[in-house]
Amino acid sequence: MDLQESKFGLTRLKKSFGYAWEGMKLVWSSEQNFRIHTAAAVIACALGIILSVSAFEWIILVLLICGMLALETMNTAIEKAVDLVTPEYHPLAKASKDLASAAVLLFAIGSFIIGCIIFIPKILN
Ligand SMILES: Nc1ncnc2c1ncn2[C@@H]1O[C@H](COP(=O)(O)OP(=O)(O)OP(=O)(O)O)[C@@H](O)[C@H]1O
Repeated sequence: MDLQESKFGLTRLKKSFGYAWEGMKLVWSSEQNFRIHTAAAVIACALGIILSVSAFEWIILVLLICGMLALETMNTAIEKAVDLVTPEYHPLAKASKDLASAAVLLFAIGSFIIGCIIFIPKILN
């Protein structure tokens, strides 16, 4: 069987990356919050370099940064899907969007607290 045409072929993989890239361009261009989270991620990485965080702390930071950006992207996907299904006001549409936003906020609060735990002792030293 031709690898290019098989279910797990390279063309299929390339297309999947292409769709994911389209999604990343969309969330970057349409969502201010995603750009704010990206700026916070850049600041966290700069602090990580300046304050020489350990390998374990880098793992935590990368997990938090990727998790935050992925969650914000998923929040946008939920918003778009809700708008597609219910363009007019509906209490369930409100609940769905508010819950997705709450998930983002919870992760952001947790990330901020962990960031403080990692960086504040190093800044004070
Ligand atoms: N169809 C709807 N029916 C009821 N309430 C809605 C609807 N669409 C949006 N809302 C309410 O308005 C809020 C903002 O929705 P909107 O789609 O503008 O998201 P947003 O401002 O882009 O959110 P975010 O800041 O998370 O990107 C929702 O959290 C929800 O409370």
